[in-house]
Amino acid sequence: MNGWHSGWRFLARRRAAVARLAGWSVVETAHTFAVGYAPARALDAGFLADRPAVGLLWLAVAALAVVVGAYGTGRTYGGVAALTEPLRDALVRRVVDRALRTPEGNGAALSRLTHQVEIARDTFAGLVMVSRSFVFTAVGALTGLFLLAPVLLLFVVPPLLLGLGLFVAALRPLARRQEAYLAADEALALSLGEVCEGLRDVTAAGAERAVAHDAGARVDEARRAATALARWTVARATALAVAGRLPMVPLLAATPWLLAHDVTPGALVGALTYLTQSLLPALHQLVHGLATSGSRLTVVLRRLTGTGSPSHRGKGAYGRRRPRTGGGRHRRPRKPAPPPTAAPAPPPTAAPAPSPLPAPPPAGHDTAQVAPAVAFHDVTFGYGLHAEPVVHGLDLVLPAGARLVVVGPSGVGKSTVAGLLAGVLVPWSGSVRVAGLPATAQGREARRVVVPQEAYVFSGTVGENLRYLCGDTPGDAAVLDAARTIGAGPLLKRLGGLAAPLDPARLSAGERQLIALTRAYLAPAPLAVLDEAACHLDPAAEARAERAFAARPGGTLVVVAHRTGSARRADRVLLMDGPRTALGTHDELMRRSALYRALMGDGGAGRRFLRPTRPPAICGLRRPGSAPRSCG
Ligand SMILES: Nc1ncnc2c1ncn2[C@@H]1O[C@H](COP(=O)(O)OP(=O)(O)OP(=O)(O)O)[C@@H](O)[C@H]1O
Repeated sequence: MNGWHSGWRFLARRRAAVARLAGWSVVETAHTFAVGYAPARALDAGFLADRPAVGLLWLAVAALAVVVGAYGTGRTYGGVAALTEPLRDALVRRVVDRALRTPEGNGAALSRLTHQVEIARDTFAGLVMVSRSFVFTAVGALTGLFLLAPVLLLFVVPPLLLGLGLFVAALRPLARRQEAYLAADEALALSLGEVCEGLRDVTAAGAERAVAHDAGARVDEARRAATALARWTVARATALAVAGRLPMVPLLAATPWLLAHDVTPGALVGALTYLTQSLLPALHQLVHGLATSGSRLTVVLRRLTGTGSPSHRGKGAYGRRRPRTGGGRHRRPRKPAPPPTAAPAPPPTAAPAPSPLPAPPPAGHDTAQVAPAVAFHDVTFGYGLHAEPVVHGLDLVLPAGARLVVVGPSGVGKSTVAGLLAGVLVPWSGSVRVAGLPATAQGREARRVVVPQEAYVFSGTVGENLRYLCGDTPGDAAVLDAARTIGAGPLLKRLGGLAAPLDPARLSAGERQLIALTRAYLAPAPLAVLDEAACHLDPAAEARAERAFAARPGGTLVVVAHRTGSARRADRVLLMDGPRTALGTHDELMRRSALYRALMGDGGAGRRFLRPTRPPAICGLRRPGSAPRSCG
């Protein structure tokens, strides 16, 4: 109930605005009073007394009261704004401040939180309106009843108090159920969203049953929360019935007695008008407003002030991982992650020192002549502050000219290593250097070229696409020569040469990859990182492209591989397996790593990696011997 306390504190600090609001609300009270009292007088003093003019006059008073009341209601909105806008400003300040100060504060989170601020403001405004309206309506109606005939209060006040008491008693449990329901509903939506996005991995890993079980548990949870809420909603409806409708029964039943005891027909009509036109609608709004909007405001304020439970803060039902983890990692026990600046524990199995393989020094790159082409020093990285690290204390040194292939089960972090090399991901701890400089340092485009799986091709000429990273320096002959070396010669011929226009929509995925590979091949950067960059080519075409990159003079090549042939061709292989990594030649790893042998399967050089026949620990949900994952 922190939200309620803060709400009261907030109101207490704004007494002037509250007083102004109350002032305009009194006008509404007068209106409520008049809509019951004036018809009563119209009947008693006018129409029943054979004085229709007087009756009409009282009805005119009622009509005027409606107009004045509407004006008062209009002014109250301004008063409510004087309360809600400062609340909104305070919340926005808090949210932006938090987003700027915390590493979690990114644009998406900020936009989600500011959206919640709007919800808080609207809900708070709604609550102020309904609570205020009920209080002033009740005052107006009870005053009218008292002036019409004090005895009428005996029929209205006790059930009203009883109903309100019932409602107040039910409010807390109701708010808790409402909150639990919102949380369960949100967790279910998040969980199903994650499952839908991760369907590919779920199917590939044969994890349908496990995922269906998890999702089913969340559906059950949401159903239980909805049932519990429905039960308490009955209490709410009962309170409303007792307070708003019950008084009509004794009032109607006692009509003969009341008429016999000096209560006029007009007073009875006035009483019924108060009950049905004023008290019941105001009660209805109050009960629904407090029960629904009150809980929503509590939940939203908790989130905004950071005091909610994890699910309240909008985290995924499967934790903070990205949905892609779906197939392979749902069940892995979560370890508490270190803060980004903390030094990570050494990995259980440190990567062995790289094999002393011969590598030609690069020509024409001064820094690279003295520094290794690539150096990972004790690098730990994960996505998000509290996520498990994907890369754990990785040490890796590649001399210029080396050809490294990164392999491992799906989702283990191969592309993450490529991202760290590209300088687009920043390690939590440790350092990544390319040609002696931090991978993230300015001018990194000159040191490395990265080709992702989704090849980027734009509308323009073929030549513009190929020269995008190298400019005009290489002549047409050199560009055509590069295309032939990569294996894009026939494609260029079909397209009509360098000057021909290129329509990306008319290229197949493999053709786009050939364009992107040729462009990267022409780039002057000494380090090439191919992240499944040839997965749409056939094995022979892929081998040709990789060989071309490997033969670039002074160039260093890192390939995130999806076919076993890439690993066989490389002069060293980095096998990723969660906290365990292993570095060696293909033959060394075949001898010493069961996971590597399982990944290689029994296929030839052109086969895609097979999943391990016996899933190792990291592949918790993988189906033994399941089909290899397609790269598309
Ligand atoms: N931007 C991201 N935000 C959060 N988690 C991410 C993000 N990118 C990757 N991950 C998670 O990090 C882990 C490693 O992902 P990565 O793409 O590096 O693996 P991979 O070995 O290249 O997988 P694949 O072979 O399927 O391409 C996975 O669990 C993935 O879901």
